[in-house]
Amino acid sequence: MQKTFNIGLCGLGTVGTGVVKILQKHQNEIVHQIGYPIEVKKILVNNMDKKREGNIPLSLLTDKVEELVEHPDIDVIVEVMGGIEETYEVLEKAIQNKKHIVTANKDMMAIYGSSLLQFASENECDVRYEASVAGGIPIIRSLTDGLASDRIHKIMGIVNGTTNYILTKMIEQNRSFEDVLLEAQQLGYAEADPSSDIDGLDAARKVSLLSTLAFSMSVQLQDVDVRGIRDMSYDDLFYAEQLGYTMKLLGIASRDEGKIEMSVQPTLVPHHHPLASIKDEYNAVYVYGEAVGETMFYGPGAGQLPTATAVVSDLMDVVKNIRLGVTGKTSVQPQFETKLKHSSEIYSKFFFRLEADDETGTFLAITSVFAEEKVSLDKILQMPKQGRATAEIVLITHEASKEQIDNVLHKLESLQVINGIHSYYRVEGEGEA
Ligand SMILES: NC(=O)C1=CN([C@@H]2O[C@H](COP(=O)(O)OP(=O)(O)OC[C@H]3O[C@@H](n4cnc5c(N)ncnc54)[C@H](OP(=O)(O)O)[C@@H]3O)[C@@H](O)[C@H]2O)C=CC1
Ligand SMILES: N[C@@H](CC=O)C(=O)O
Repeated sequence: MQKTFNIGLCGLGTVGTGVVKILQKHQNEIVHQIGYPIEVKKILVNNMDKKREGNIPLSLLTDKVEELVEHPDIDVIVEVMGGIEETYEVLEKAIQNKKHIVTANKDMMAIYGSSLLQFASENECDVRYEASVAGGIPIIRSLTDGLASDRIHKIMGIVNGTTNYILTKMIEQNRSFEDVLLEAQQLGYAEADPSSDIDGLDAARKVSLLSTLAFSMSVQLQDVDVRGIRDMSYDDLFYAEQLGYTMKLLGIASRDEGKIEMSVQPTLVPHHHPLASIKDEYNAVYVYGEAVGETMFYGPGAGQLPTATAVVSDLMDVVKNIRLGVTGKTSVQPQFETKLKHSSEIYSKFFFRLEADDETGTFLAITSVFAEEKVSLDKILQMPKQGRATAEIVLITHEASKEQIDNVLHKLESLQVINGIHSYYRVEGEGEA
């Protein structure tokens, strides 16, 4: 009799429904590739009474997790329900019962990933989490397989679909932040709590997962310097455009001489840079490897079917390993000690938007602060504010260290002629592409 591989699906929301749809529609291709069909045996949900989209046999639904993790016929648990501590415990129980794991959960992986991988390896189980970073883009597989022979020096990318959707629609359609966020939620891109998207935490989790793989270090989420887009105004986007840049929420991770820096922050990239043209919920990850040089991975970073494609491909990978009898063999020990760069070792250009007194001497007072910290200026715009005795000053520095910029900010804050520092952002990508 032909063997069927059975899964227990934890979650039937945006991604879970996509997983069921792909298993139903692409079953022929799946059987052709791995030799056996994959069936959904049980589905865990929160609310048994909720109306479900698509062709879902309701008899599969349960709200009792034991019916999945202890089910003797289930081979793989597919976790697409979200959550951190409780979800980690569910997956631990599943592994104790020799179930393999496929998850899209970056929140849990960024904190418990290394423990989960270690525990799975001890139990000869596989854990796959491709969908947890950049939705439908196979970026984890690219780092662990395609670029495995190289030394990665830099990763820079748009890894959150919701914020990229917001930034695109704000500037192209002149719409408000709140209005576009609501639309991104309705389209299924945002997290259950969208503050993790807009405050940069979702992207930081992804950056920490990518850095762990790219640099073979045990990276802590709290080592990622995070700023989101909550406080960004239309004026920031407008002035960035005027100066030849597009504003993006970028995740950046780089390694020099064994030390790394990781950050997520709103960043200006020049119009000609490939990342500037990534719109809506699309993601793109630029990877610089010592041997390969520059590479770029592009695709939908959120949404039902793109994310579910990554989940089902992981599932197929696990089934192939089960058939070959090679599960739980992924290397889980980092090769290098984690060493973080000091702020004096992190370099980039910076954008500042200030409001200052519109009088003689203002310009000199401001530029003197930059000069004192040995930060030279690349571009400056000064525009009087109509009907007010103040001017808007927008400037872009040449490369300077984060330490120098922190010192400049500190001095500007106490300068009499300054009425407010509206914003300051990193500028990246002028040397690349
Ligand atoms: N949406 C996207 O584009 C992407 C999402 N992800 C990740 O995939 C995961 C799922 O996201 P998404 O599908 O959008 O989330 P949804 O909120 O749409 O769906 C979550 C599902 O899980 C169920 N669920 C949640 N908590 C529990 C619980 N404690 N017990 C039982 N069932 C539970 C819900 O049940 P019920 O239906 O009854 O409420 C629902 O079916 C998250 O980790 C997310 O970060 C990753 C990449 C992209
Ligand atoms: N909320 C996330 C979903 C995918 O990870 C995003 O917007 O990128």
